[in-house]
Amino acid sequence: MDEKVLHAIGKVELHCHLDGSLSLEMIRQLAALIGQPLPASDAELRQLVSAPPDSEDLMDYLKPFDFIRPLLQTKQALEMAAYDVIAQAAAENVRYIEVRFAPDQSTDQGLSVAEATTAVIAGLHRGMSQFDIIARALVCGMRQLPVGTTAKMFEQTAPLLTRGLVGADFAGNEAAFPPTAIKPAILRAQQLGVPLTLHAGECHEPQNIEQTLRLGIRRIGHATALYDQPALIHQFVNAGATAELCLTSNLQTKAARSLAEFPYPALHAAGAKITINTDNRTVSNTTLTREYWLFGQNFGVTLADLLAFNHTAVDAAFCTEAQKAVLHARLEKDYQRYL
Ligand SMILES: O=c1[nH]cnc2c1ncn2[C@H]1C[C@H](O)[C@@H](CO)O1
Ligand SMILES: [Zn+2]
Repeated sequence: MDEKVLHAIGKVELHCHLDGSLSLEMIRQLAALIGQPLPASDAELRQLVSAPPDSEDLMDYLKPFDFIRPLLQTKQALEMAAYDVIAQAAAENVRYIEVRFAPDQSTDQGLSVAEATTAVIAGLHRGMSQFDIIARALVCGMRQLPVGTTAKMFEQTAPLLTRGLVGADFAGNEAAFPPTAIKPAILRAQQLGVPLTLHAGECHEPQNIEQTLRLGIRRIGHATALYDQPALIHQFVNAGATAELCLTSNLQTKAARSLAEFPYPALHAAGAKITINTDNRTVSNTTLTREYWLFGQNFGVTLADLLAFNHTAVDAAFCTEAQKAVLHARLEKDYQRYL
């Protein structure tokens, strides 16, 4: 597939972390606001905020987030960060994006989780007013936090569900905190009517995907451990679940130790609902255009496949039905001239 065409076509992204997707320019602006010194060269800065090259697992991959966290502790910083991610997505013709972030990680200097979330939504709105994109927010519970803290975060952010927040996720250390460990917080979110997606199957534990399905969750971040689980794939398909695939990230976290451990071919063959995502533009040093190209190179994915995956992403999105209708029509128009 032609890279220019991959850049030009409309895209829908369901799985993108705010803190893992800041441009280097934005990192410099945010660091300047708090007087944090940074390396002068972009090459060195990029190294600081990229997945370590020798990363052996998810926890290694997550190390750059410790560096980014102090930069995202004010309303101003969160607003600027959200705008920055939307600008990057719009520049590669993403038409709809759900941006996720963990409000509890922006409370170090006294912001409330509601204030943090409101600031992110404000940045998304500023981006939407300037670019041809629809952007919505997802709040992430961090698995390693006490479930009570996360449940409270859902309670305090749920009132924003009509104002740009559309759902929630759980991120962080999946190996130590499987779905059963965070179940009370998941149930609280469900009681509050918060639509859920969940990181699962990123640490070679297919049972986490099964537990996620059993909890009634129908969007799964990564789902990598399905690659050699035909029975579970069958269950996944029958449940009508959607996989938020993130290829580059999976190779970096060693969720997939090689392409052979990436679940796309098995999921596609089984007729599973598939979407392509970046996970973290900066930490994974990628773009959605690049991810599409990699699927073409490695798995023979065609433009017609990409159109289908984008329709799937719209179907699984947490926006309104009216917005979905507009997005479906927009995608058809976008791809028409290339198919
Ligand atoms: O791929 C991931 N798996 C689990 N957690 C992740 C991944 N990428 C980012 N995170 C974490 C680190 C961030 O601070 C948090 C919220 O975006 O989500
Ligand atoms: Zn993720």
